[in-house]
Amino acid sequence: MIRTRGLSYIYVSGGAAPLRFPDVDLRQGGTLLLRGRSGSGKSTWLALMAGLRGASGGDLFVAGTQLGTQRGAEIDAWRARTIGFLPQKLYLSSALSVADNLALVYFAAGLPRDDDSIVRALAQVGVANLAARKPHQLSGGQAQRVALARAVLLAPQVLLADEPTASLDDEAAADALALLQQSAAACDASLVIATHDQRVVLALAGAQTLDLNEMGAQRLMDKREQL
Ligand SMILES: Nc1ncnc2c1ncn2[C@@H]1O[C@H](COP(=O)(O)OP(=O)(O)OP(=O)(O)O)[C@@H](O)[C@H]1O
Repeated sequence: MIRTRGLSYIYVSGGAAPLRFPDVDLRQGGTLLLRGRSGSGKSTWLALMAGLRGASGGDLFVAGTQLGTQRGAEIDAWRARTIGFLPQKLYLSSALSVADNLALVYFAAGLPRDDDSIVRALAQVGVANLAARKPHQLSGGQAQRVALARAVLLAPQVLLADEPTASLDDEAAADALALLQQSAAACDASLVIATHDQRVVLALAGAQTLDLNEMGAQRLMDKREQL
């Protein structure tokens, strides 16, 4: 679940107006489409949900935990066990095999490595045969599947995906979306998909939506107030 009230974030460098986010309530197991034009704050919002950035104002509950007071190792451990993150840039270590890349998840969570679970997670997204390869030996779509397997390895309560279809053709985009939904459903995770891809918007027509363009208007007003 995700619940936000009056959430805001200020980038100290750059001098941009504060980002103010609309409130949202996402139930456990629900799907949220996070929409907004480029620069509207989608990546920032995801970073707040993952505890990668601390909010400047407002209240934020993710998977039953109020974020804001935890620091350093505590928030890192919480993130490793609670959040699955499929970032736009996949951050697979080029020095490690696919299986070893997934094993890093256990390291981050302070858990013993479980090779059977790694193989199962890779099989779930159709890439178990690639376990011994290095990331540079994968296609873009295969690399994304590996990153998805990594994201759901510990059965997260919240799965966050940042522009998961951005560089994919129509068929691969439909596959990626279906896999994301299946992977979230398999662990009853709440799924958030940040996108400005109309194919995703159409495919998820009727899904709960958080539109950050509303916030764009708020930022414009802030700027006018400053003048
Ligand atoms: N590190 C930073 N320092 C200062 N300002 C930043 C920083 N990162 C992002 N911003 C600003 O915050 C706003 C929101 O950025 P963000 O990356 O969250 O948007 P986005 O909706 O994810 O964009 P895109 O779709 O292009 O990835 C933008 O105005 C951006 O310029």
